[in-house]
Amino acid sequence: MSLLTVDDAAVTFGDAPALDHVDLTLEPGEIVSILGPSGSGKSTLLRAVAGLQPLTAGRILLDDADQASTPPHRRGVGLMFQDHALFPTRDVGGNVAFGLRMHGAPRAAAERRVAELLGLVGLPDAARRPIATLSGGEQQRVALARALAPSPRLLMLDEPLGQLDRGLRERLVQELRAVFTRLGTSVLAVTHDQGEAFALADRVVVMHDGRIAQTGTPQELWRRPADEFVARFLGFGNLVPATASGGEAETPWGPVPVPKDAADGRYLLLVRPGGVRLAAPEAASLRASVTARTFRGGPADSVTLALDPERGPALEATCRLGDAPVPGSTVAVAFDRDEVVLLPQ
Ligand SMILES: Nc1ncnc2c1ncn2[C@@H]1O[C@H](COP(=O)(O)OP(=O)(O)OP(=O)(O)O)[C@@H](O)[C@H]1O
Repeated sequence: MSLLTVDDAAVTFGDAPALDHVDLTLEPGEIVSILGPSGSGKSTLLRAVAGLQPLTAGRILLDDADQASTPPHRRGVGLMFQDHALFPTRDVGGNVAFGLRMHGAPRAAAERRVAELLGLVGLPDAARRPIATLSGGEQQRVALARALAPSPRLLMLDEPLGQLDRGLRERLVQELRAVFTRLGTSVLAVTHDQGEAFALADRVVVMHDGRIAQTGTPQELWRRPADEFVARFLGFGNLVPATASGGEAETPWGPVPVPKDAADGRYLLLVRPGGVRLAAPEAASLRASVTARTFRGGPADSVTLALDPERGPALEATCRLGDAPVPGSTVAVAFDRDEVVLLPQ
C-alpha cells in the first residue's frame, strides 16, 4: 500500500491550470523530490497534499484513505517551509516542543523527545539557547527538529534550504538524507535546484507547466532525460535534430553513432558533455576550435570546454585538467555512442 497517492489531481486558478491532472505515489520510507522551474506547480502540489489547497478535480489519498474531508491538522503530515519562521521569543527547546505540546504530549515526554531530536540534528546542547543566537544553518536544523518532533507519517519540505549559502546547503542536504534514512521518514521535498534534488532523493519528479515531465531515480534522469525540456532543465545543451538509420545518425555535426537498439527515424539527439571526446585528428572527422575552458574541480579534476565546431552548433565537452587544450587551439572531436541519447522531436 502506498503511503501517498495523488490521483489525477488538478488545481486551476482562473482558467490557468497550476496542477494539470497529476498522478504520483510515494512508498513508506521513500524520499521524493519535486524538481521544476518557478511556476511549474511544485508548491501547489505540496499544498494540495497538505490540505492547504483545495483540488479542482482528482483525489489525495494517505494510506489509501481519501483526504477530501480531512483538514490539514488531521492529515498527519509535517511541513517545513523555506521561511521556517521559528518563534523568536521561545528558546530552541520551546520551538522543537511546540508541535508536541499542541498534540497534548506530557511535559516530561516532550522534553525527552526534544533532547532526542536535538541530538539527531547535531545540536545536543542547544535546548536553552535563544533563537537569535543561532546561525542560519543552526536555525534550519531547529526547524527540521520541530517538523520531525510529532513523527509525521509524511514530512513535506518546500525549498527547505533555499536561503542558505551553497556550501552549507550541500552539507545540510547530506545530513538531511542521513537523518531521514536513519528514521525511515517518508519525505516529499520541493526544490528548483537539481543538485539538491539529486543529493536528497531516492526518486525525482520533474514538473513542467503543472504536469509531470519525468519521474525516475537521479541516475535514470541523468542517463535518460525523457524529452528536450528535462534535458535542458538538467543543464544539457548539446542538442541537435537528427535522422537515425542503422546505428548512426545524420546531424548538423556530421555522422554521430547512436545506441545500437535505436529504431530508425527522426529525433532530437543529445550528446552528454562526457561523450564529446577529443580525438586524434586522423580518428575524427569534425574539427573544432576551443573558445573557453572552465575548471570545475571535483575528484576527477574536471574541466568544461566550449567548442566551436567547423559545422553545426556549439558543443560542450568535459575532460580532465591534464588533458585540456588551451582556448584558441584546434581539436578533433569524436562522439561516444554510450553518451548519446535520442529524444522525441
Ligand atoms: N493563489 C494563487 N492564485 C493564483 N495563481 C496562483 C496561486 N498560487 C499559484 N498560482 C499560479 O500557479 C502556478 C504554479 O505555482 P506554484 O507556486 O505551484 O509554482 P512553483 O513551481 O512552486 O513555483 P516557485 O518555484 O516559484 O515557488 C503559477 O503560474 C502561479 O502563478
